Amino acid sequence: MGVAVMKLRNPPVNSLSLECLTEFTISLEKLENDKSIRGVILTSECPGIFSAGLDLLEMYGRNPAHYAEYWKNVQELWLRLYTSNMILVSAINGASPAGGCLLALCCDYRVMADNPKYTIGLNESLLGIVAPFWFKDMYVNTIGHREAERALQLGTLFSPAEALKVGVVDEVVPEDQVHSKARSVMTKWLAIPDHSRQLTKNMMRKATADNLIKQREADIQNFTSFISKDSIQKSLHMYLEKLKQKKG
Ligand SMILES: CCCCCCCCCCCCC/C=C/C(=O)SCCNC(=O)CCNC(=O)[C@H](O)C(C)(C)COP(=O)(O)OP(=O)(O)OC[C@H]1O[C@@H](n2cnc3c(N)ncnc32)[C@H](O)[C@@H]1OP(=O)(O)O
Repeated sequence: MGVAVMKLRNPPVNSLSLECLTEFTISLEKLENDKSIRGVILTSECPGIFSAGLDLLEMYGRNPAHYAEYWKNVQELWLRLYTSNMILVSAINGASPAGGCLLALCCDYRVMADNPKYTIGLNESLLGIVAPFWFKDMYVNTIGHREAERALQLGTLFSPAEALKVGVVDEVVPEDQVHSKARSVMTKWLAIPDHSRQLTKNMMRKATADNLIKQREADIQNFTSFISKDSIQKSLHMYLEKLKQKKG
């Protein structure tokens, strides 16, 4: 039926390393250019984890040129996903913090597994960093200004039930039904003529995407100088240590 399933596989936690981002973008571009493909189901092959988000090791202890290169690729993937002409449905089968949530938010429909261990949200503030304006814009577009304002400041990671209530996801289903539900949602979306759906999607998303496009270079500079600060590097160091200690 012209649907591809993209399974994220970058063990152990599907963090979006530079290599993973690049591969993701290339795969997406290939699908976009394949006229037989109308929809993509985005999911994970890592048990219990959709994606741990951006790779902290790409943003810690590197040089400014590396940060700039990394950020350019993060922007590129986001622009491709957010403005894709294809129907994107995410089958969120695990934890989905920060950049993981970002991937899901780019989709046209989000189905999440009903497992309270899995959480989703833009938790950047918990790391001592700030969600960039285009992460924020997409959050506002999805859950509204008030909910986004609160969730961004608190760095809220929502359980599936909470995520459904606030609108971060569209549907929560038993874990063993995530993929079948994503397929049935896709079937419904495929019934809509592509040209009218694509024009409508473009109308809804263009202003948000253009907001980044018109200031990509400045955004790269902002990211690079922000992430290079000693205080920010210290926060990331502490967060990474906390992740290590959690293991005991
Ligand atoms: C005006 C103001 C100006 C502002 C300018 C703004 C500029 C922009 C600022 C910066 C913006 C950056 C945006 C960032 C987005 C992100 O996505 S940051 C990443 C956020 N991710 C997280 O917080 C998730 C952290 N990870 C976890 O919570 C857990 O790992 C998990 C995903 C729930 C899985 O748990 P579990 O299965 O128990 O595995 P762990 O043991 O915790 O982890 C296994 C190993 O993986 C490492 N790891 C985990 N997450 C990451 C990651 N994101 N990147 C890199 N590595 C990760 C973890 O450390 C373990 O490593 P080892 O100890 O070496 O095994």
